Amino acid sequence: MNEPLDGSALSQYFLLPTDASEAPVTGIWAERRRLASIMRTVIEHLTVADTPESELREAADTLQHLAAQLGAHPRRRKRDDIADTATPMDKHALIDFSPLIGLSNPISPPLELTLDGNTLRGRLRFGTAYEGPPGCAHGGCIAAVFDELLGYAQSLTSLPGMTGTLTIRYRVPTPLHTELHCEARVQRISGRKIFCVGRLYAGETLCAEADGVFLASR
Ligand SMILES: CCCCC/C=C\C/C=C\C/C=C\C/C=C\CCCC(=O)SCCNC(=O)CCNC(=O)[C@H](O)C(C)(C)COP(=O)(O)OP(=O)(O)OC[C@H]1O[C@@H](n2cnc3c(N)ncnc32)[C@H](O)[C@@H]1OP(=O)(O)O
Repeated sequence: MNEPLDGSALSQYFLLPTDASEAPVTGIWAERRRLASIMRTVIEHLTVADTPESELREAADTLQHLAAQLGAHPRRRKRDDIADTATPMDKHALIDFSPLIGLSNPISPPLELTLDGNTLRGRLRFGTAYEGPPGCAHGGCIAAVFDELLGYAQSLTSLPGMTGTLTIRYRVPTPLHTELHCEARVQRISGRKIFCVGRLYAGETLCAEADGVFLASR
């Protein structure tokens, strides 16, 4: 039933998060990650703290200045990731800027992934910025986590593709500010269709389940 996963087929295009965490991250990428981490904290404070208006104005003015400063530089080009001068971290850019697992993207929770045999495992914690019902994670954010998790699992086959259909069953509300763990695996492959399944837990409690059909490129 389980198709073997083979990360090596895609390793020429990007590093797995586990590989990347073993590589020393220094210089520009370390600073990108640090900035993203601080921005995540700013987002959390903005959504929970009862900050006085004057401090909000001051923070907005400071960030407006920083936004103008950061925006003054040329945009990175995709080909920088495959240039002869590309570092392993440059090649890892697609992953490091991911909206779900990217350590250099402040909107990622981030979801941390590890490969355990044929199962891809993830850990994350939703902050208040991901709130849907009071105290609970937004269903769309949970779906996004599953898209990434199952999408990554199917990428480890030699036939990666795009999400065709993603079905989520929300079993119980998923709590905020709680260590969550999730898992996904490729269930079967039929022609270009890769069928994946995944689950999300808070402790022993099953919060949500997902089925995904991914379509390998022709
Ligand atoms: C170029 C792809 C490579 C991409 C990945 C590459 C590398 C990986 C890199 C990094 C990976 C790291 C992490 C990944 C993490 C997250 C991944 C996120 C993934 C996404 O977030 S991705 C964005 C959302 N995604 C879309 O934006 C898709 C838009 N859409 C389309 O691009 C097309 O719509 C497509 C391609 C889905 C199908 O188009 P198509 O022309 O190839 O399909 P076609 O008609 O030939 O059908 C062939 C057979 O599939 C069945 N079929 C058709 N459509 C189906 C569907 N939707 N669901 C279930 N089954 C379907 C038919 O019923 C037929 O079945 P049968 O053979 O049995 O008759």
